[in-house]
Amino acid sequence: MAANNNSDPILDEGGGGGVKHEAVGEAGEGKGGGGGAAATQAPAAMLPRSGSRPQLDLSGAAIHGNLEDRNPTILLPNQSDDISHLALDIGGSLIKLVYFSRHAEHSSEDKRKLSTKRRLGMLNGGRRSYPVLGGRLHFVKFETGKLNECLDFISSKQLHRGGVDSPSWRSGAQPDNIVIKATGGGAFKYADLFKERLGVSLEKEDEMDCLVAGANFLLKSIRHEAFTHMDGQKEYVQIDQNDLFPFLLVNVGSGVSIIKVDGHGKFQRVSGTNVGGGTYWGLGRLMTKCKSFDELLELSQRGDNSTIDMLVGDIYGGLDYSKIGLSASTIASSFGKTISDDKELSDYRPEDISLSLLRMISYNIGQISYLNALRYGLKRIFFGGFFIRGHAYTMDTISFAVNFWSKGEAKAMFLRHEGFLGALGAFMSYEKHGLDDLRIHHLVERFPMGAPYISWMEKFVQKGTQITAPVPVGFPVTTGMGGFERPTAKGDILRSDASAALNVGVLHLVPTLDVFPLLEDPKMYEPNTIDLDLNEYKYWFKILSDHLPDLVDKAVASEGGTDDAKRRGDAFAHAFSAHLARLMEEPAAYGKFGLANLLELREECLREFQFVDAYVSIKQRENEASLAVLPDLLMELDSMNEEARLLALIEGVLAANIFDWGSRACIDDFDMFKKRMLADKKGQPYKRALLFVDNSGADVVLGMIPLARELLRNGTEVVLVANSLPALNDVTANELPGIVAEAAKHCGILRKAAEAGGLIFDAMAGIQDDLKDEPVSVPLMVVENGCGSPCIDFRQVSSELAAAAKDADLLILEGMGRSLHTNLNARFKCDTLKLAMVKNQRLAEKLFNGNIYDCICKFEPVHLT
Ligand SMILES: Nc1ncnc2c1ncn2[C@@H]1O[C@H](COP(=O)(O)OP(=O)(O)OP(=O)(O)O)[C@@H](O)[C@H]1O
Ligand SMILES: CC(C)(CO)[C@@H](O)C(=O)NCCC(=O)O
Ligand SMILES: [Mn+2]
Repeated sequence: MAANNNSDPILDEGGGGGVKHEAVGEAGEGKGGGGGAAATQAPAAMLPRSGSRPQLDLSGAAIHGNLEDRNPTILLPNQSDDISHLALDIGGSLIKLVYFSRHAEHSSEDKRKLSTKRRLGMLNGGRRSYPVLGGRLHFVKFETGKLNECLDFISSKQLHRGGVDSPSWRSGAQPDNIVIKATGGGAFKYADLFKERLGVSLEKEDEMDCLVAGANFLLKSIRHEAFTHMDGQKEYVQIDQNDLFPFLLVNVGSGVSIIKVDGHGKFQRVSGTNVGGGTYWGLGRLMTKCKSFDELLELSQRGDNSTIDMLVGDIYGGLDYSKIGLSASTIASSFGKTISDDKELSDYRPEDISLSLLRMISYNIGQISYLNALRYGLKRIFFGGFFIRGHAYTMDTISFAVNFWSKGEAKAMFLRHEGFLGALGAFMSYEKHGLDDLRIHHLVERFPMGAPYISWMEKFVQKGTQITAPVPVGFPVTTGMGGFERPTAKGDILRSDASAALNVGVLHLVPTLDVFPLLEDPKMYEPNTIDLDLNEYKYWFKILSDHLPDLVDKAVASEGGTDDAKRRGDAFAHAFSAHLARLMEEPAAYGKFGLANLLELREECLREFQFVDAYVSIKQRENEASLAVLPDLLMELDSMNEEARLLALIEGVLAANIFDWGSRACIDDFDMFKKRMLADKKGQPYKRALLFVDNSGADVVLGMIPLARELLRNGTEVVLVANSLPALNDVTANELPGIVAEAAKHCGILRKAAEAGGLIFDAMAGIQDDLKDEPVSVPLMVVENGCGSPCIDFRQVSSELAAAAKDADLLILEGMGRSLHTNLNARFKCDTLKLAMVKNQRLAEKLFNGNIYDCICKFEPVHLT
């Protein structure tokens, strides 16, 4: 039989080239794309702007304000975002903004979606079952001293008027009383200024209420929010929802608030200290003449505090005072050395001053926090506030102090959204903030480079290198050993402020995402098969970097190769390289990141630079070629007996002969699957099978569709599950009905099934408006999976997939991304068949002690598990 291809331009090391091009070549000679029309009927322009991850409309964009600003704000008059809420935390040092841009789910525009929902019984009386709109939560900060920049930003993006698309903006009318939630001292201090400049009233929310609400939200809803930081090692902590309270929250802003949190809205501010972030920055500025906080922090990295601090050894003639647990190098008195010296301030190195200050303040905060934890018997201390600034040494120092004083009993933890607790809390205080009903599976964090906000494209390209390059680092010198030692922060890198934004992504709120109901244990589920450690990162970094020029070429070509496309291609390359560099430097920078996340990041990055579907024409070509050979394949299959046919079908999906094509099956449960399909069939064929498809072309047309046809022949309902958004050459849910319709021209089984399900009707003509809203049992359906990535995370799938899964008793996962890189070890509540060819030597060795082109045919029936 014609070898099927399952080639993925990135996941395959072998490129899948040989196998794939043979198949396509043959086809080309044959029927010359005769039936390609329907298969190619979903050009890029017709792809729906996904409700969950829409694109920005850049037309008419213009920079507002000074082009040389670090983050010039850009007005996007035609962008259809509808900014519904803005909340502020105006502190003594910094203003924090959290704003939400909504994206309507245009399901009525997407016929396939609507009819699928109808069939799955997801519509009630014609009304959408998801009135909550998805959107994005953005996090931005400004210096309080530069309040005007903040006002300009709000004004240019029209955040205070509910966004550029709100009725008031369109009509040019000034609503008389816009109210914005605000917290922090500045909500009082600057209320008049906001009224005067923007015409808005600030509705004041209590600062402590907001801090607690923000922290609780983050700890409850964001998967990788909290982490420990000890000896330079960052480790994410999975917080058990049922075991969160009580904890101590220490917000280190200008000053420090220490709050005992017992539940939602249940807390008490138990202490505070005036020695905080303002103290470090204020004293540091006076003593070192630094111009910015980051400059001061960076200086500390090259400092040696023993020239300034009086150490135990200085007092004890170089000896430890071990009887009370103090080593010679322990700081006995911060800045103590400066009293005896006959020196001026200018005689001290600014680097040393900065480090002494940083250590003094961090230890002090750690100690006071510990004492309060002790006072209330608390084991967990979460530190927030922008003093932390994701700075490894600061976190290590605080952790060290907590650990030292509590003798390991209490744990210091940090939050990725450290400085935004108050602003998030203020946001939560809106009566309808859209976050009420959201659960962890509704939130997807993305890391846009800020296009088009950071700068216009060229400027971005130009600046891209600065974003990539870390500020030069130096490691603080350690003195002595034992006792209350200075922590050694490894990888002590301070990134420039522009790139620091990369630590906190944009939170996408996608209310239509669900946990896949057939996951055996969603709590224990981990999509990624292999942890991305530094070695793995290096490997993938190289693969992805090597592939980048080719990807850019394809992306630019997919947009017609125009000058604009070239500029965007350049910008994309810079942006994605910057992401890679950032992650190489700190693999945990974006939270706990697996290969699935890394691959999705690349797709999202393409989308950020407006590349809708880089592989569109390649996919079309391969579909046409494969459709041309399909009739021959089907004829060949039909001439076989049942047993031989099933084997041929599985081999077809695996793109090679498992048994004699020089490759072996490293996992081969074919016989078990055959037994279930053939011998047990008489008793009970599968009721409904979900087939997770992978690539366009031969893979789907000559592999999965024939397999689907066999299941249909046995009386099994088939649901083809495809990507919501393009990723590499993967077939999308939007393209699939056209391809099936075309395949059905050559096959009675497919045609009958597709017609009965209305699938062909959808593909050709649009939806039937008179369809009833009750769920109808249909033999063949296409649903989207909710992803735009070559991998799949079953904690976050589309609601239509979740609905379709309810009656399924067989899952077939196909391809490396979905069944190897992710989900190889995933357990489901129904029989599962995982099919993939291992097109990556390293992976084959690592997972199976096997070789490239080995295959897996892993059948996991539930009754055996
Ligand atoms: N770019 C920056 N500019 C100024 N300070 C910074 C910067 N980055 C980090 N910091 C540190 O963060 C501190 C401010 O943190 P944060 O924004 O949490 O507090 P705040 O809300 O301004 O203060 P408070 O809550 O006490 O009113 C500063 O005092 C400084 O130590
Ligand atoms: C005054 C606030 C609450 C303003 O955010 C903060 O700066 C703070 O907690 N300062 C410490 C005050 C004290 O408890 O000593
Ligand atoms: Mn504050």
